[in-house]
Amino acid sequence: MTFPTKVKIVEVGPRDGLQNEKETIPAAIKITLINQLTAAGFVNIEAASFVSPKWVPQMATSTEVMAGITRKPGVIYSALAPNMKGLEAALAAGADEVVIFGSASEAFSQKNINCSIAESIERFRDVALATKQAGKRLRGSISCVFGCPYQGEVGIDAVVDVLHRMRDLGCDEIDIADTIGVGTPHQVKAVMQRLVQEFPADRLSGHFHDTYGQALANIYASLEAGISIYHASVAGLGGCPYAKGATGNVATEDVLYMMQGLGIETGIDLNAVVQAGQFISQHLGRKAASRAGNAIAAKLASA
Ligand SMILES: CC(C)(COP(=O)([O-])OP(=O)([O-])OC[C@H]1O[C@@H](n2cnc3c(N)ncnc32)[C@H](O)[C@@H]1OP(=O)([O-])[O-])[C@@H](O)C(=O)NCCC(=O)NCCSC(=O)C[C@@](C)(O)CC(=O)[O-]
Repeated sequence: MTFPTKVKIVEVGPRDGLQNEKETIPAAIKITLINQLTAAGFVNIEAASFVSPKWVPQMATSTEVMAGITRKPGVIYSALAPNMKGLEAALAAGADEVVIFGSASEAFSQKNINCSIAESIERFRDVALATKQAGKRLRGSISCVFGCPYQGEVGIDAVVDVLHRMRDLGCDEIDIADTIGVGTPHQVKAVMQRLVQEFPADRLSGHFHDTYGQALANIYASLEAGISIYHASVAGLGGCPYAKGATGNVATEDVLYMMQGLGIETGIDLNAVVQAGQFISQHLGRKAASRAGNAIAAKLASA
């Protein structure tokens, strides 16, 4: 497998990063953040989630957010949709890409979307069809690939099975998610090497949470397996409401710093992302969870 020289970073901070915040963040703040991220050069930003507001109250502003952002031509603004109700709202809001999200763990599927894996795929069938009919991109996300907060270990066969089902639904891209950040590099490389035999490597992405501090190492392991799409969250924001104790995704600033050092092209302005990270962290009243971001911010402040 060739080590990539160019990667796509999908910025998931506005959705995955903020969905777990207890205090409602005004839509205007989310809009400013997304506009800053657009200006920094991302080609794909996960901007919204059309789920039940009873389940994830923070995402209830999604329609307002999508209406308020300044779109840059060519940038994909993605939104999650677990069912037809969510899909209708996502399309009405002008989502460029719809994300269906399932799990390789039965227990997590029940906790997160209140149905079994098989039921979720049946639900996604209509969503996938309508997304394609609307001419939009379809992305599938598979949670708990490297472990589940409720059932522990998750076998590779369960992952491959969901991957096949998502492929058959017509997913353009499929996310391999370490929801609770328990994966380690050799395991991640082996899983990715297996999955690229089942789905094109250039349409698989790595979505790593950094709960156990393994995310950057796991990205490096995935690069070695030929994966060239990574999800990251500005300032390391986040955590999943249905995965207790899970911290945010790997911080975007840290990923960009590593990619720079490896000579891998991202097309993104790291300093601009650092500023966006400082902006949202100030709003949330806490220090950014990005090591590189905080180091660069300190350097910029003293320059
Ligand atoms: C899937 C459901 C809706 C099933 O939830 P349910 O209770 O089984 O659904 P229901 O169809 O029985 O509907 C119940 C109520 O929700 C409403 N409803 C139903 N659907 C919608 C919708 N789309 N938008 C707005 N409202 C909706 C519906 O209208 C009804 O309202 P009521 O009649 O009681 O007033 C629920 O479980 C849900 O919303 N779950 C979302 C959980 C979630 O968002 N989790 C976080 C995202 S996944 C994640 O973060 C992982 C990821 C992707 O990042 C990868 C990784 O790291 O693993």
